[in-house]
Order: sequence, then C-alpha cells, then structure tokens
Amino acid sequence: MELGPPGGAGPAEPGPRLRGLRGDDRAASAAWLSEASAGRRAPSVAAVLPAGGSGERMGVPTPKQFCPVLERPLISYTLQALERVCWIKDIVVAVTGENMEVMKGIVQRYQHKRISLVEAGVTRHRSIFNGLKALAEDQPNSKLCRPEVVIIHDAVRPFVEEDVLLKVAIAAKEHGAAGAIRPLVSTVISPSADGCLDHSLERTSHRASEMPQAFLFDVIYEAYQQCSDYDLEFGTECLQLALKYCHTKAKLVEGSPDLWKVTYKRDLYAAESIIKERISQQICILMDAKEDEEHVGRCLEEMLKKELNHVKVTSGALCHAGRDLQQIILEQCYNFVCVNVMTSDFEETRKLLNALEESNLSILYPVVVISVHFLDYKLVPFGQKMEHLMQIKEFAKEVKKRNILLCGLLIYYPQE
Ligand SMILES: Nc1ccn([C@@H]2O[C@H](COP(=O)(O)OP(=O)(O)OP(=O)(O)O)[C@@H](O)[C@H]2O)c(=O)n1
Ligand SMILES: O=P(O)(O)OC[C@@H](O)[C@@H](O)[C@@H](O)CO
Repeated sequence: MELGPPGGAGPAEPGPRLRGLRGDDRAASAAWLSEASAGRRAPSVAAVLPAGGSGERMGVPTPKQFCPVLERPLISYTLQALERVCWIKDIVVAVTGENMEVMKGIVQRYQHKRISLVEAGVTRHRSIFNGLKALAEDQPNSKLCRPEVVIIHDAVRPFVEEDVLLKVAIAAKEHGAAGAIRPLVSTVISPSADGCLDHSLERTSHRASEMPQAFLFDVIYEAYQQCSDYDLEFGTECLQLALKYCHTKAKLVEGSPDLWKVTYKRDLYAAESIIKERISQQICILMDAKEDEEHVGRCLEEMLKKELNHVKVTSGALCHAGRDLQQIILEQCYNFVCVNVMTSDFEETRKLLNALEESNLSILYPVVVISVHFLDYKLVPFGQKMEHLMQIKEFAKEVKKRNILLCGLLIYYPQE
C-alpha cells in the first residue's frame, strides 16, 4: 500500500542531499550517487522499518513508535531521517492492522513520501520478513521494485544520519551484510542455573549490535525464507540470520552514540531533549528597519552572540522576511524574534507569520516567534496601546494550530 502525497509541496526538504555527511563519507556518497549520473545503474536501495511492536517496556498504552515527542509521533522523526537520504527509493513500514489508520494519518499529516505500509507480524523478525516480501515483487498490484540493497532500521531509532546509512549500504553491497555496532556500556555476564555468576564476557572484545543494518536483498530474503519458526519467534538479530542461513559474515560498522533505540520512558525524554537542542541551534532576528540602519535589533544580535556561543544568530529586515525565508528554512531556523521599533502595531509580525504558514516550516517542528514591541509611554496612554496589543493573544491561539508558538514582549519606555 503506497502512501504519501504524489510529490506534493511538502515541508522544505532539509538541506542538500549530502547533508549530514563528512569528509570521505561525502566522497563515498558522491561516488555511490555518481554511478547513476555516469550512466551505470546505481545500486537500488530500499528500507524496511519494523514498527509493529507494542512497546511493553515503555509502560504506556500507546505503542512507543506512536508516542508524541514535541507533539509529533516518534516514528515521524525516523521517517524524516530516512527521507533526507535521496538514494533510498522506497521505505516500507510494518505496522499492525489496528495501527494502520494511525500510520496513514501520520504519513498524510507530516507529508512523508516514498512510504509503503505492510502488515506487521507477531514478532520483530516476522514484521521485517513481511516488509521484505512486499519488496520481493511477488506481491499482487505492488509498485515496489526489488532493490539490490535493503536497509533494515528500527522505527524507534530516530537519530540515524546519512553517513552511517551510506556506510552500511556500501558495506552490504561488498560483503552481503553489514550492521552498525556500539561499544558495550555494561559488562555482559552469563548466569548459572542457580542464579549465580557463571562467567563474564570481556567487554572490550564484544560490541552491542545496533541499527541500521543493510543486506544484499537476495541474501536477507533467502535467510528469512529458510528461517526456522524458532528463530522467527525468538530471534533478535538479522545479521545472525544472514550468517546462519546464508553463510554471510556481516561487515561491522562503528555507529554514533545517537543510534540508540527508544525502549524505556526515559528514552522518550532523552529524545525530546536531543530534538529540542537540534532545533535551537539558530535564532533569526527580524527588524522593522531598512537595511544597515541603526536598530536595537542589532544590539540584541550582538548580545545573543556573546551569551549563546553555540547558537547561530542572524538578523535581517522584516520586510524581506518572505523572500529570505526559504534560505532561513534551508538553514533549519525555528526561532524568530521580531523587533518592532518603527511601527507600534502588529502588522510586520503578522507578515512573518503568514510567510511561515505558507512555508510549511512548522509541519515538522514547532516554530517559536517572539514579537517585541517598544512603546513610548509619553506618547501613547498605556491602556489604549495594551488593548491593541492584546490582539496577539488571538493570533497566538490561531497560529498554535499550525505549530507556531507566538508570544509578545512589550518594552514600555521613552524612545530616546
Ligand atoms: N512484532 C513486532 C515487535 C517489534 N517490532 C518493532 O521492532 C522495533 C524494535 O523492537 P522493540 O524495541 O523490542 O519494540 P517493542 O517490541 O515494541 O518493545 P517491547 O519489547 O518493550 O514490547 C520497534 O520499532 C518495534 O516496533 C515490530 O515491528 N514487530
Ligand atoms: O530486541 P528488541 O526487540 O528490543 O530490539 C531489537 C534489537 O535487538 C535490534 O534492533 C538490535 O539489537 C540489532 O539487531
């Protein structure tokens, strides 16, 4: 079941196609992609996301992949991370029948693309197998093409970047299988039958198997087709299936700390903190002034640059907000301060709000707008002006529906 708008004007795609890549990863990605441009067929890549679990360890009624993080379901962040990668052609998500409508709603609301939904199984391996069957082209009416390489990634691991996806995909093409690994945090021990320590494993010579993993499609599909019911029921490791049933030794790829799987409630809080930190990396100050005119917004910019040295602070004229907004969106700015000195009304801030709504910037992440107003108490009676500015409360209610958080700041002192 293919979903997602045909190619609708979804939220601005975050950044250029090689975003998130560094140094030799960028070169590898360019090489990988250039196969297509050189007329050679670049390896076709698809992804399977198992998302059919119940999230028992999370301890809440909602399956964790659908739990909200900043009022958006966790799985939407994972889909967005995979959608950033232009060389992943299809994303197959396995969800339970009872959650199919919820998942379709998420795809539509957040305008996810390249998404196909399949029925999950009663275990993670069965869910993954169902996703692979959908790609195997032996499904009636399926528009999905059998890929050369398939990436398998848990739907509850939202912080996956293009570099590790590229590494596992390239390694899988060469070795048949590949998987991300991380150093162990706790030592692994083996208990005896009477509940005592039997022995412990040397932590430095072992690793934790994480996601993403990638496989030559034929390898992992064959492994699942040969898989015993026991393995389908109780197994947790796809790399092991490739080894056991296809004698394919996976290449292990060091992953970043952010690859962790959301399992317990604390993981949701951690995910929210990470996302908040990522969308707070830039502040844009917009001023109701002509270019290079002295404006209090410039003082604010300098102060913020001193106080918030990890945050990028930019400034510009409110009147250009609409035109420059596309660039701001590409830079992933979600925080705006509108400094109104020349005009004491709300018109300029309203123009920015309209531009933000048209840009769909706030579909994926909340956008914060602080509207600052200066008022000379000698010129305007406080009561009359406050009444006018209270409009902001009505605007705030209205734009909140579009995930824009608006608040006002009135500075009431003589202009001189
Ligand atoms: N029958 C299942 C079980 C799990 N998963 C998916 O596999 C991923 C990793 O599994 P896990 O963290 O164990 O998820 P749950 O099984 O939901 O968690 P719990 O074990 O706490 O119930 C998750 O995205 C989960 O939705 C799946 O697609 N089908
Ligand atoms: O075992 P769970 O169902 O909690 O989650 C699956 C994880 O085991 C799996 O994603 C990694 O260990 C890599 O195989």
